[in-house]
Amino acid sequence: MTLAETPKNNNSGNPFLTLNYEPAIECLGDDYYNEVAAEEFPQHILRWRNDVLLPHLGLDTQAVTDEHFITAFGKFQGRKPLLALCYHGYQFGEYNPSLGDGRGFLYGQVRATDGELYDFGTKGSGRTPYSRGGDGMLTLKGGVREVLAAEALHYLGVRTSRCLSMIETGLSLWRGDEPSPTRSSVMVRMSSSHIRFGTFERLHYQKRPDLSKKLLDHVIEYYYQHLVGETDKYALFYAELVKRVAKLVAQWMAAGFCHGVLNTDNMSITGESFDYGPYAFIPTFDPYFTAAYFDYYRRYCYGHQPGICQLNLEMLQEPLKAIIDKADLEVGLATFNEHYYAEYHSLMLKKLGFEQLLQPEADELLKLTIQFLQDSQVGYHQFFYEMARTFSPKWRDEPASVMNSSDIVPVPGASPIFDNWCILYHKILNNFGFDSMDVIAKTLAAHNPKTALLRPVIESIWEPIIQEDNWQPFYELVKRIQSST
Ligand SMILES: Nc1ncnc2c1ncn2[C@@H]1O[C@H](COP(=O)(O)OP(=O)(O)OP(=O)(O)O)[C@@H](O)[C@H]1O
Ligand SMILES: [Mg+2]
Repeated sequence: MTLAETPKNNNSGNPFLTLNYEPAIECLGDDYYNEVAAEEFPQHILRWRNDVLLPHLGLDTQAVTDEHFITAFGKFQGRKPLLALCYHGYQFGEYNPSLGDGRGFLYGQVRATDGELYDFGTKGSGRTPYSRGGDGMLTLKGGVREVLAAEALHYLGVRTSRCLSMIETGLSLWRGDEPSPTRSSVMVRMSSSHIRFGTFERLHYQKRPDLSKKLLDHVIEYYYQHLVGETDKYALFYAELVKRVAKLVAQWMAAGFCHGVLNTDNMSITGESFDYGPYAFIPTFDPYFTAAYFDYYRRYCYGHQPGICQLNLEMLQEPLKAIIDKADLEVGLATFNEHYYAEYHSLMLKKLGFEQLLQPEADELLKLTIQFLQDSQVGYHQFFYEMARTFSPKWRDEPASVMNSSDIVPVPGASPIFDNWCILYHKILNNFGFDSMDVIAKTLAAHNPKTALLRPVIESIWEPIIQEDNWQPFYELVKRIQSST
């Protein structure tokens, strides 16, 4: 059998098995993965199918049945090989050489209608050689939380992986951070790639620069295609990765998102966001807000995210030094702040209603906004949503009319910071013609949805699931997120 062949069986009518699979990673050879088998689960209940993604795969939603999802992504019938990918990583600053896909595998790689190659990767599909003491499983709540995070981030404009399916698998799991026994699930994630910073770190640890170079050539060929053929493609790759990661972290910050576990095994080589474990959206603007209960020193708190991503990029220089000049790596990394601030400014200005704003007003408005949000501890998402909800051209009349129909902000005179913010916002509005007010209203509405995926919201849909197996609130929440309302 050649590498690319998939055994034929009676599932050939399943649309998921007739997609354009490309054995890109598989062709790299088994220095990068182990072939594994999927767990056979006692039960398969399809809890989530991401129909929105199917057209991107060239599939007709109507033609894909729940059973197709279950046989492909719950029973894993008809596709081989399933590959547990190898990687190491810095976890909370400590190097861990015992990682790798411990509860997942690469199911396949598919060319989508946009011409890009996507990975289907599992989570909770059973033990692998990298499971260490773990059971290889994903809790149902973990699956629900990851589905929600990915959708919420996508619709907030963050470059993220998405979940294609989530199937309840009928096992009882024991976890220290969930009331146990707790229910199990298996998820299939569609991502731009599951190659992580830690994939290179492992090859460096194993003193295999030859394998690192082969992998980097692969990464450039598939995910940085425009650099193929450039004489300095390696330096250009790193500079672009820095830019992509800087933009990603700016997107998280503007979205008010705290990833929670920014270990280097959770950093994608394509600059895409993924792995939504103990994440949280910030309730209020607090740089020290920490999502993971086990992050005792607040290493990965909300405000540290840009610095941590920059540090992770710097640590990636170690394995890349065998291929890329140190001077080029340094030049690349030096651009991080510039890219980060450009993206963060642009996104925050959009949240404030402006596609573009001249200096010095732009910087001043941003500074005052953050000062007010931090000082007042008004809800981060609520503040911007209230701006969108209550916006009126009458805000041009006088500073006191800005946000005056919202009861979440201080009354005039109660907060000097807010009063200054209103004076500035009023002045900026008056720099625009009356015709622009409609554009500002639309910009506010487009960037500040009502539904924010705060922890109490997740708990409110989880409660009916565990109390009465009622999934309706979960489906309604996803629908609200997907329609940005
Ligand atoms: N229940 C488990 N059983 C076996 N291995 C596990 C389990 N939970 C986590 N791991 C492994 O521990 C390491 C860190 O886990 P982490 O939560 O970051 O990744 P993950 O969520 O399992 O996968 P991904 O990064 O693809 O989302 C990974 O090597 C992962 O495979
Ligand atoms: Mg992970």
